[in-house]
Amino acid sequence: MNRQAHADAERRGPAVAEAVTDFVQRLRADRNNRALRLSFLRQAGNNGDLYLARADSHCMVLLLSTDGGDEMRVLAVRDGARPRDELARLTVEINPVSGGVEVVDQSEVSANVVALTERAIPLFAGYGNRTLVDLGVVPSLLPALDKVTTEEQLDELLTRNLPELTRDVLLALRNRMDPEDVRRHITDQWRADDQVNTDDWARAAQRAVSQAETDDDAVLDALGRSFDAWRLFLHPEQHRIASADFRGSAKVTGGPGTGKTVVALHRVRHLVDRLPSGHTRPVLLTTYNTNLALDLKERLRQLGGEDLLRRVDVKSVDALAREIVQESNLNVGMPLDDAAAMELWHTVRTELDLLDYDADFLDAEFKHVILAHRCGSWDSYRRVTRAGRPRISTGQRYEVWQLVQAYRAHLDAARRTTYALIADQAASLEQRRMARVEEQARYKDELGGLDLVHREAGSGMWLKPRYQHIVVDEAQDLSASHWRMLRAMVRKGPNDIFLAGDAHQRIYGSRVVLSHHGIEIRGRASRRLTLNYRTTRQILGSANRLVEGETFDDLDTGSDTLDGYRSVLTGLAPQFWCAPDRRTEMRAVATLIRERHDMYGTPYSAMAVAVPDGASAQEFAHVFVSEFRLPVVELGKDGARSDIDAVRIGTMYRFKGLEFQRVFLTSVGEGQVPHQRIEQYKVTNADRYRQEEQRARSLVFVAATRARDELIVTWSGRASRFLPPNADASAYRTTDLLKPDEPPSGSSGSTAA
Ligand SMILES: Nc1ncnc2c1ncn2[C@@H]1O[C@H](COP(=O)(O)OP(=O)(O)OP(=O)(O)O)[C@@H](O)[C@H]1O
Repeated sequence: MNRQAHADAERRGPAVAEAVTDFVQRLRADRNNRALRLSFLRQAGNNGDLYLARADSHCMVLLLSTDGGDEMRVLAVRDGARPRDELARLTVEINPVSGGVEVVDQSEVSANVVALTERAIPLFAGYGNRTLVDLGVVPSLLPALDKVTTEEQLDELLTRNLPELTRDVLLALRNRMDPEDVRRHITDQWRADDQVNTDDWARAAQRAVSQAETDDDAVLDALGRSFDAWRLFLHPEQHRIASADFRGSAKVTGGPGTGKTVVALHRVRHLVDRLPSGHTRPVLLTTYNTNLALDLKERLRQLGGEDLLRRVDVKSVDALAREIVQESNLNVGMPLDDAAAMELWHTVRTELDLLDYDADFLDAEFKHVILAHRCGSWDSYRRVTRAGRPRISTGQRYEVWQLVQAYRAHLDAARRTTYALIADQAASLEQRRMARVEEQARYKDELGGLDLVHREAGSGMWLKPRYQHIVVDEAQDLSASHWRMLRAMVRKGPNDIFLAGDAHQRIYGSRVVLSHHGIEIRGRASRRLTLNYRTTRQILGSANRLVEGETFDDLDTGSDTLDGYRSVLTGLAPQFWCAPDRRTEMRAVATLIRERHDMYGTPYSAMAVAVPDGASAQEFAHVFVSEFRLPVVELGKDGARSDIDAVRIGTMYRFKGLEFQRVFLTSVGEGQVPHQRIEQYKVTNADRYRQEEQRARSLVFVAATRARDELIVTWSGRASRFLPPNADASAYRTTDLLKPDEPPSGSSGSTAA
């Protein structure tokens, strides 16, 4: 199957998919089976022929045959009244840039697109045919493109099943991306490694861009059961990263929804495939929290089944750290949860009467300075560089040190610990363990590779590195202790650590420079994805404005941007609703949800409501249930691990890594987002003010980019400073929505902002 045939089948629904699956199986079993009714259509070129075949009584396929019939590829699928005619008229050609086999339905394009409006200046007139083809536009589309004069025509054209590279290039140009940037961000990623011969069909059919990425059995299996395209087709850049050979560690960054997790999963499969078979788990796949780890496990199962899962340890970094500490028999006590750990900071600052330092600050100082730099004494804390942290004097440092000592004393007395302390201990344990591994290896080398029989007996243990490869998702939120631990779990060498992350989405951690922890990811080991597969362009446009103008790191010493970040999906513009008060806001959101469920058939479980804090979550849930009888389920630490059809409600933090069809981003009023408590730092502590504001921006950015089809932003009072300047004036009024004498309306909300 090639990519476009897959999309054809996907569009036509499960019955067609099943027929095609069945056809491919029969074809594979016996190409000469007369029941397949293969009929020669025409030569594609001198070493490729096109055939038609009937998959069932309604549906036909177009096939490319190369190597004298040894290789057969399904290029297109049609059903309906005249599938044979429709398939016969398709243009099939080899793209001169990517070398892939591409299909264009010229008559569909001209009938639906080109005949739309009167002739005016073509939209792409400024570029010239040569440039368009050089950028990757399929040459046979040029005459039709020449007639596209309006954005609407282009939108219509893009809904056709065009070759991916063409679609992507046209969208980027229409978004006014500079052709040089298009070349860099898009064309070069699809460019074939070798010289393309547009007459060599045998070679073209073999190229990765012409076919499903997995082996045939998996394709068929997936085609029959599910259409998760990511399991089958990676974008060439995703593919390159997932299967590359790196000299050491490597990193992939990219905006939300660009498929970083997808690449991480394929990377895991690639690494496992290259290891000798066995019963151990030589690969670790880890991420920030349990909820995300569960999700990764499920997606890994979808990708490679139980066989793959058996070779991989999938767990959150904190769960992993806890196991390490438990394994060492250190009796450290139960960890406090995040809220209790924060409460303890409140206790000690009150006890020591040092109320100038709030719990958030102390917690961050402890994790991101004291533990990160392993400050074991006042002297080492006094001298440590606190890069990126709000400035404080030496006197203030001393007070903070006293608070930290009191905090630790409380924990010791209660025989409790925290996750941050566990990570720190686990890192030290693993570093010691790795030192022993290295020492044994050195000893073995000195003995000329002899086995360490006597040595093992002496030490009682034969140590090996914990893992051969480590893959990390949501890397931007891991702490320095986490990285120290991970670094010590795998020996330095080719493909040791692979990490995926995006500093724009950092909401927990603080900046960590990975090279300071022995993880070198500069130069070619650093890749970036730019094509969003989740969110429509309209939603991205609004979300991107949230982080525009801020600077973000690249998980190392450099900086990262969202240059070239784009989406091929189009849809509704985000809606903005403002309410006079909080209760009206909640009632309006409930009304909009009900409307989407009753009128558009959206399941409740595909809709999620993001709020700034836990108390708001309770409030919304109460109004939804008591006044509207809406089913709701809280998005907790472990996600909404329930299949019931209920609206998901959770703090913006809980939205990390997830996606929903419709997202309601609520309470985005001034004073709530960012929270008004940060105002106190505006004059007294400008650094801290800037950091808190940036974190709040990232949080809204994360929540907004979870939306697949629709984003609805609501607030009461004045709009947050993060929203566009005209938001209050142009937003739709919730009071209109709730007028008792009119039916609720949600489809005509303001999109001006
Ligand atoms: N090559 C692809 N083809 C089709 N769909 C894809 C592809 N790559 C990713 N996707 C889809 O895009 C969505 C986002 O992918 P993924 O979760 O991997 O992105 P991410 O970069 O990790 O996002 P975030 O940073 O927001 O968590 C998912 O629905 C995924 O299935």
